[in-house]
Amino acid sequence: MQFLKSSCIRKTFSATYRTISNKVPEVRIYEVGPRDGLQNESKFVPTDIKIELIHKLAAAGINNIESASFVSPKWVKQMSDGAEVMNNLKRSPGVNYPVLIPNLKGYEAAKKCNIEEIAIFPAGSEGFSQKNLNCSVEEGLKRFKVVADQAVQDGIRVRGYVSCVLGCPYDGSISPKAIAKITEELFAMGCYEVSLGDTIGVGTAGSVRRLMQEVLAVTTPDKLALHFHDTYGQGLSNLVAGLEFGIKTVDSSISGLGGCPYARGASGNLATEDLVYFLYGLGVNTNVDLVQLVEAGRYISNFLAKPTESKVNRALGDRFKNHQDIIKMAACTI
Ligand SMILES: CC(C)(COP(=O)([O-])OP(=O)([O-])OC[C@H]1O[C@@H](n2cnc3c(N)ncnc32)[C@H](O)[C@@H]1OP(=O)([O-])[O-])[C@@H](O)C(=O)NCCC(=O)NCCSC(=O)C[C@@](C)(O)CC(=O)[O-]
Repeated sequence: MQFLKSSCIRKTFSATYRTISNKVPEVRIYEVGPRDGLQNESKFVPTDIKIELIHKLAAAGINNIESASFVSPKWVKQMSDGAEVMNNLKRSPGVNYPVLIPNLKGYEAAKKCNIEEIAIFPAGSEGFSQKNLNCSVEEGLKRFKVVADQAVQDGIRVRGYVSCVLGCPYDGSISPKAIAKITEELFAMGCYEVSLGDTIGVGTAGSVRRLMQEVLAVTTPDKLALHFHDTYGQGLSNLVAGLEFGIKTVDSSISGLGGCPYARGASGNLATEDLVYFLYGLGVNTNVDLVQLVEAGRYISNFLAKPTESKVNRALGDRFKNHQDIIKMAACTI
């Protein structure tokens, strides 16, 4: 009886997953660990450790790695070695190494490091904009437009973030219409993609659906990315809600590291190991080697002397040395 019950549940899940995976034949992973993951760490992570982490992520098959930020060192000391990171990185062919830029000063410094892509990051709420950028949302958009105009002129790709899309630690709930408007402005500035950030991880599948309905009135799903912090453990279920709308790019952070020093209550991002395992379970090929990814997660967690936030990393332990065996296990529910 118990068996019938669970096999019935499994069939229902499998059918749902198949529906989603039919709509999402491939997913682009945008790794934010070296930037969002480390920016909140109080102990300074030496440049060579940051670089080694990026190398390990690339070796595992991650093709988009946000590697540094060029923000004011007075605001985020941890990211003050952005230029050293970018200048000493061994860039693998086919891998994209974007950097986070707050203003023209940061842009000019990054440009000297031969960057090919930048990310700009207006806030979705007044409270967070003031805390994170020291200006209003409107003023932030004006500043980012100056940066985007210059980058477009220089032939550098621009990605946009909107933060606090599902809630703000200072202003509370946020109108999805306001997020859609900022998203539209970012596209008008020349962004090729906009990542919707649940900066403090308060979203649920229900609030993601409401947001997607509004934002998809101004753009198409192939131009959006989702960026979930996993504070309330909703990261993967929020992602399912997004995949149902045809989203194809997902931000995540190795070992579930992450958080913003100016967002009270923000915890780590959706862990990349958990995301990859989940996608293999849907039959979505990510071309990421989970064994090497888990190794990268352990490398940085060991350095930080804290346990990994990735459940997959923890659960796999040393049980699997072979990537194919993990894929088989992840895919066994299909
Ligand atoms: C925007 C500012 C600069 C305004 O900060 P401000 O204090 O208003 O700016 P300022 O122009 O008065 O500059 C203050 C000092 O910083 C210097 N400065 C100024 N800019 C730079 C620069 N680029 N590089 C190096 N130095 C810089 C500047 O030269 C000056 O130095 P001083 O004259 O006093 O010696 C500041 O608020 C800032 O850097 N904010 C960034 C905070 C941050 O990095 N937050 C985390 C990233 S956002 C995030 O995590 C959310 C996201 C994207 O992941 C999405 C999600 O999770 O949902």
